[in-house]
Order: sequence, then C-alpha cells, then structure tokens
Amino acid sequence: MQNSIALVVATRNKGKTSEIRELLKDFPIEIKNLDDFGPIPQVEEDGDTFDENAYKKASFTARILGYPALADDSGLLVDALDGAPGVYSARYAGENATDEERYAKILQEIKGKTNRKAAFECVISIAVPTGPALTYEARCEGVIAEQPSGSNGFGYDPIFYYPELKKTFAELTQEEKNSVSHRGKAFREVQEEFDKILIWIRQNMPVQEKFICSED
Ligand SMILES: O=c1[nH]c(=O)c2ncn([C@@H]3O[C@H](COP(=O)(O)OP(=O)(O)OP(=O)(O)O)[C@@H](O)[C@H]3O)c2[nH]1
Ligand SMILES: [Mg+2]
Repeated sequence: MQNSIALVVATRNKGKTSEIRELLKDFPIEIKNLDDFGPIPQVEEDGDTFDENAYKKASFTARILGYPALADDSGLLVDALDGAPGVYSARYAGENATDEERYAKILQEIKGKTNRKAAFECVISIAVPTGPALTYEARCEGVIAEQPSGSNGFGYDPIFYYPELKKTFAELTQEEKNSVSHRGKAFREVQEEFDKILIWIRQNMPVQEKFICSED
C-alpha cells in the first residue's frame, strides 16, 4: 500500500469546511480539520489582500501543527460599494453579527443602485511548516439579488444571484455551487496540479514521519 499525505484544512467556517471536504474527496490524502487537534491560537487576518490572509492562515497552521496546511481566504466584492466588503466580508457587520445581518447590510447599502454586479473571490494557500507556499485563486461573477432567497450554502449565498443558472447560490445544491463557484474553480486548479503539489509537499516537509500516514 502507498503512504498518503495528511493535510490540515485550516478554517473555522463550517460552510467552507463542508465545501472543501467535498472538493477534496477524491484526492489521495488524509484530510484533517482544526477540530482534530487541541485548541490552537487564532490567526489575525489583518492582511490587505486575500492572498496575504490565505498565506497567514496556512503558514501559521502548518508551523503550529507540523503538518502541511491548506487555507482559503475569500469574500464578496460589490461594484457599487467600490469592492466592499472584500477582505472584511466575514466581519462586515461587526465581529459577532450573523450571516443575515451581514447580507441585510449589503442589501440596505445598495438599495436603489442600478449597478448590482458583484463577484466572489477565493485564494487557496497550501503551506508547509518551514514557510513556502503554493497559491491558487479564482473569481465568480454574479449580481446582488433584490431579496434573499434559498437556504443552502452559507454567508452571502442567499443574495448572490448567478445569472447563468437563474438562481442564488443558496438555491443551488452543494454540488451545483461547487461546479461554478470561486472556491470550486480554485480547487479545480488544485486538482489539475495535484501530482505536482504532492511532490512539492514531500520535498518541502522537514520531518517526513509526522505527516505521512500509512493506509491499510
Ligand atoms: O455566501 C458566501 N459564499 C461563499 O462561497 C463565500 N466564500 C466566502 N464568503 C464570505 O467571505 C467570508 C470569508 O472570510 P474568511 O475567508 O476569513 O473566512 P472565515 O473567517 O469565515 O473562516 P476562516 O477560513 O478564516 O476560518 C465568509 O465568512 C463569508 O462571509 C462567502 N460567502
Ligand atoms: Mg476568517
């Protein structure tokens, strides 16, 4: 039997975790969540870009846990709000606000505007404990709906209308969303390069024993 690599998915967002697990399900790796470990400090996401924050989350987690780690930093960019909420998407209506409060704020702010174009962006960083990382990014364009609709997904999905499927992201199944979303597109690139990524991880990991699990 071949040995497989363990990879920690460094996110505390349950909606993302579920999508990422689905997107990685056919990969020959053992996926670990942050919950598989004891409490670890939270990274401050104070970067100005998705790239910076994705790298911070992945490299911090890899360094603390000693495993290769994958992080996703993503967000919604609304044209009429000059690209807001962008990197502040998770805390746009305050640290403890609910998803409903966040998207209600957007709907309120763009009330009456004719340009309702928006996009989701996603940057994936795969890092090893010594610091180097690989980056993948993608974008998905849509428009902000007049009112929320649908109960699937997470975050701003109920107000993100995807014209090609004539539905909001929250009206799509997880499989449908992954087939067109920013996250799905970025993971498709990961998938295409997967053999190279595995070689890169093996070459860059300092202690081989810790992250290689034997399959039986
Ligand atoms: O409707 C949505 N559908 C999506 O597909 C999506 N992807 C990202 N987002 C929003 O952007 C924030 C990311 O911020 P973020 O990357 O810092 O993640 P997070 O703080 O939620 O978790 P973590 O991964 O940092 O632990 C999230 O909280 C959401 O508000 C999405 N909203
Ligand atoms: Mg975050």
